[in-house]
Amino acid sequence: MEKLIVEGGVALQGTVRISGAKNAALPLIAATLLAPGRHRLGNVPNLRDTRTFLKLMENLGVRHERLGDVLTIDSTDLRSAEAPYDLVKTMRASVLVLGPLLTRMGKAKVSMPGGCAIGARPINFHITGLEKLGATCRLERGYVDAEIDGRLQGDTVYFDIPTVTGTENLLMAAVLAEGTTILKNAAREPEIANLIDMLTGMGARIEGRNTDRLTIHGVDELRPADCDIIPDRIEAGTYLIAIAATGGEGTITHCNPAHLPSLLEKLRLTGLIVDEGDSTVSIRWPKTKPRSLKSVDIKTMPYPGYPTDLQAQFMALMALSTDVCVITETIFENRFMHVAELQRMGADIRIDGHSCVINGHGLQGLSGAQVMATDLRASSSLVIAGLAASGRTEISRIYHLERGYENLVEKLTGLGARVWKEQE
Ligand SMILES: CC(=O)N[C@H]1[C@@H](OP(=O)(O)OP(=O)(O)OC[C@H]2O[C@@H](n3ccc(=O)[nH]c3=O)[C@H](O)[C@@H]2O)O[C@H](CO)[C@@H](O)[C@@H]1O
Ligand SMILES: C=C(OP(=O)(O)O)C(=O)O
Repeated sequence: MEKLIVEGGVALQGTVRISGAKNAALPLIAATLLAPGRHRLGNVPNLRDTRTFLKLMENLGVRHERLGDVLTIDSTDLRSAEAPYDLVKTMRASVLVLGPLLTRMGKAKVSMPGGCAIGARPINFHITGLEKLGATCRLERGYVDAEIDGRLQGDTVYFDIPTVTGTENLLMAAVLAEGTTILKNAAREPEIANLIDMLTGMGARIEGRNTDRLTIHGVDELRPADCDIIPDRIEAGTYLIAIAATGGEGTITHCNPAHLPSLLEKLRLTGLIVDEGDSTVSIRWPKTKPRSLKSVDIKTMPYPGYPTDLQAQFMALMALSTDVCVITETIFENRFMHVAELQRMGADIRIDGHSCVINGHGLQGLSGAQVMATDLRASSSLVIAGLAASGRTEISRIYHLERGYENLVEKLTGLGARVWKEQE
């Protein structure tokens, strides 16, 4: 196993290019199951998660070729409707094949994704939604076994909580259903708009893009499509926070600033100057010295609220601020696994139920330590803390990071960081 070594204390400078979004690439790859023929996806990140998802697709009979960041996917010879435990267990997003397989094959057997380090993460809304459209779903030996008699039938589905992959699964189930489906209290994340663009390109009829009420008029068949993956807003946010945490200045490119409304405002409230271009964001410091960050509260919320996937990173930043703030996690019940590791680096954080109280000790407030990555975004918060800390930080279990950050070491090195991988 590899570990990541970070020699902290270097202020990051320069530009970094943002990759395509993991959480958009996975549903768009799943959508190719809905129509035989050659689909083309552009700006696809080469990540552990996209590779695992493509392995799952291969297992179903789907062929693909990658040329740079372009993926050609052909699902003409689909031969299986089963997503086995071994492939699903490493990645929750595997549940995204449920809706399209059921639609295309009339049946689907998908291993339950199970819980992970950030919470229980049930899929009850996916299942009750599919049942509302006429599917029969049984839970047997850890698998969701779903089938339909004929075609799914359009109906109204109300989500108690806006669920991202639940909305995506139901969208992919409804596009070929008979009649009209209305998804109420649907999630509004930009990745869903990206999926809607892909499905529309395939011939689907969907109204309400970017709203919490999606109306899908079922069509009889779909055709292959050509679509680009949107920039990864979580990767973008992570680099902005990393630059800020080290007292540096820099620019992220190939991103969509409109997808980062809450983070950019929160960064401005810390005192940083944030300049938005069409596809760039730059941060710099006011002229006053010494540089310092004001403490800013955050509360995670469904989009356009502050994203839970950027909570851990902002906490690392707030450990370097000058005062006290509160970070509240409302989406996942167990997403503070990074706190104990940040404390090892000197962070002054107290967990109080769903909130953390962070007492910032200034930009020089952390020191390097041996820490362990527990999940994807917790890991990136440790990288940020390590970059800002004095001395050496060793982060073990970095396979989590490889799920969601393309060329992390190369990108950080390009910003001047001293960071490399070593065998444990
Ligand atoms: C691959 C992908 O896109 N992953 C993202 C997606 O995960 P994911 O789609 O799994 O997250 P959801 O939006 O579904 O979860 C939101 C909340 O709803 C709950 N819930 C969800 C479904 C369900 O059937 N029952 C239920 O109770 C969850 O436990 C959670 O409390 O959105 C999360 C919230 O923005 C992000 O952190 C993940 O990075
Ligand atoms: C939680 C995340 O991913 P997943 O839903 O795939 O676990 C994430 O991207 O932060």
